[in-house]
Amino acid sequence: MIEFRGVTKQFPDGTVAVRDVDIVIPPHKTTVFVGSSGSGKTTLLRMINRMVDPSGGQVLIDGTDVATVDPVRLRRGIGYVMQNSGLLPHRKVIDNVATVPMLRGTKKREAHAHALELLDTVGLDRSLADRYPSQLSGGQQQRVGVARGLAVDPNILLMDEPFGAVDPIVRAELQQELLRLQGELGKTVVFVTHDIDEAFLLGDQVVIMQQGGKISQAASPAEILAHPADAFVADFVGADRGKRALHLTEVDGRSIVVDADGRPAGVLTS
Ligand SMILES: Nc1ncnc2c1ncn2[C@@H]1O[C@H](COP(=O)(O)OP(=O)(O)OP(=O)(O)O)[C@@H](O)[C@H]1O
Repeated sequence: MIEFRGVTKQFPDGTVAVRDVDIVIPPHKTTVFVGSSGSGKTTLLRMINRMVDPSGGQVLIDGTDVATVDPVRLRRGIGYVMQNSGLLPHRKVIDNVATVPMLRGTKKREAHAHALELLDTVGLDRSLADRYPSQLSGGQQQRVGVARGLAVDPNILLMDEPFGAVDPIVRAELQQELLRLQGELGKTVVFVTHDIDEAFLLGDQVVIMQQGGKISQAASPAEILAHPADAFVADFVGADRGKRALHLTEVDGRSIVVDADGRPAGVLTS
């Protein structure tokens, strides 16, 4: 479990990116931070693995304040996937996936064998292992990014707009792939997006952020749709959403609410 207790982040220039945030992120579920640009989503995410340290409050993982844990040791248990994959351009796919485990002492042969398995896991053909990132499509690069995030077998996977830079069709494929993976792996996933439809599709818990780094509502998609906390949330989730012809469909055992055009509007959780 990850817990934010009264967390504030003020940068040295005076910008308050996150203000007095209290939130519990349950294990083995997907929590999505969603909000407009500059609402503090990335800052909040990065405080989990100490890429950013809070200026007030505490971030706890399983009850331990991350401020007391060495950042290198902390990141061993936390995968990080970012927009534009963040792959090293001069390294082959296999080396991109295997590098961090090797830095941590895994033998090359073992790291490469595991990297190939991870390519299977994220739905990539093993024949891509010897290519360089520039020889892959944007969607394939993102899949490699996810494989790399999983390479240290983390309990926690942080994903910062991982599907933001790919076209809508590939994005929909990657979203379905993440739902499948999450069904298999059951990681604690914390995912950042601008896109409320993506948030409702992927999130067990959706955290709606507003400007100034404050949380407007943190709840399941169904609860947010049924009971938006305030006018900001109602507006953000789309005032006309309820007027669309909604119906249910099953995807990987989850009940997804889709509108008349087949666009996901939310996930039903028990
Ligand atoms: N290193 C920094 N120094 C000063 N201000 C910063 C720094 N990093 C972020 N900010 C500011 O903090 C606020 C929140 O930024 P953050 O990147 O967390 O937002 P976000 O919701 O993730 O935005 P986006 O969706 O555009 O990535 C913004 O006003 C941003 O300009």
